[in-house]
Amino acid sequence: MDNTVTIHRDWWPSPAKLNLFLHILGKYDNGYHQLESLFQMLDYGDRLAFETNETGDIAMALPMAGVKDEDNLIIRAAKLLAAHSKCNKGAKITIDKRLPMGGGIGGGSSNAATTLVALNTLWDTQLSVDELATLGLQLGADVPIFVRGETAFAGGVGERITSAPQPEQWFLVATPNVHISTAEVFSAADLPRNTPSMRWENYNFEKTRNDCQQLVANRYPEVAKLLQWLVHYAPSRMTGTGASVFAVFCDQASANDVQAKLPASTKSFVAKGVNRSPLLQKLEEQHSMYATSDTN
Ligand SMILES: C[C@@](CO)(OP(=O)(O)O)[C@H](O)COP(=O)(O)OP(=O)(O)OC[C@H]1O[C@@H](n2ccc(N)nc2=O)[C@H](O)[C@@H]1O
Ligand SMILES: Nc1ncnc2c1ncn2[C@@H]1O[C@H](COP(=O)(O)OP(=O)(O)O)[C@@H](O)[C@H]1O
Repeated sequence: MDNTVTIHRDWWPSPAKLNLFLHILGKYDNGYHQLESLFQMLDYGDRLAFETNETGDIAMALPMAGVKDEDNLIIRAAKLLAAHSKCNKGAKITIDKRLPMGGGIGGGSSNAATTLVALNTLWDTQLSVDELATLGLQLGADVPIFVRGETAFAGGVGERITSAPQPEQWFLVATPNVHISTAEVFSAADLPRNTPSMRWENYNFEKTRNDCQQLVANRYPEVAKLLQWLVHYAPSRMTGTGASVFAVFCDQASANDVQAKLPASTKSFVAKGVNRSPLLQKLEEQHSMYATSDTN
């Protein structure tokens, strides 16, 4: 057996997203909901590092608190890529987890996408972005959007993606201390499911909404309270199916000022909205590195 281990010392970013709006248009026969949403990529998130091997072993370097390895979207993504591309290599994966789990900011989906994109490079499996996005969809509705890495409008269950660059804005993202299951929100009888389809070009924050917000605010007073507080300072909304909420600012200093007023017990971060995710930027750096070494 080849016991070669290759340590890649660099970190691969796994950024968060916000749903600047989230409209529910209806429900498909398979139970999934038809959505329209503007996914805003952020310059803030987790980081992953990969130590590749020739033995085929795939594991976390340290188990992630609250998630068994076999359920971890990182491990599931690595195994899916290995099986799909018939690759015999493995990886020991380290995560620097900064994003709250189940927060509606896409941490798990982003971790899966970063794993697919990074290992596709490090294992040299050479799948196209389209193939990686299709594989990712098996792991979660939001994985394709993170594989593509652009701020984008999404339709369908989130897989019909159109790049939609937005003006640069800053966001204060705050997460109340409650865990909200996406499946619970989507199975609620009183969830609105009849928002008309919208033309992307007509997007305007004030004229859109998050169709899950009212229901979540009714069930989780912590979310309602935080939104009521934030909206005094800036336009604010819940992201995804919660629990995180965000406020929109023109500059970083204004976002920092409001963050400083939050109770110390409320988890929060300030991030810049970006049109190309830090993962895409990392991939471009890698490619230009290979291109440079090819010509040397
Ligand atoms: C609605 C979003 C918006 O970003 O919410 P957040 O998860 O970010 O809060 C996501 O698309 C969620 O994506 P993701 O969290 O990957 O969902 P999945 O694991 O695929 O599905 C979890 C459960 O949510 C429901 N679900 C999910 C997506 C969708 N378009 N319709 C659904 O009905 C299904 O019941 C499914 O069993
Ligand atoms: N690598 C991972 N990071 C975060 N959550 C994960 C991961 N792998 C599996 N999960 C599971 O996925 C659930 C949703 O996580 P996450 O993607 O962070 O939330 P959301 O989709 O609401 O933003 C978590 O509660 C956790 O049980």
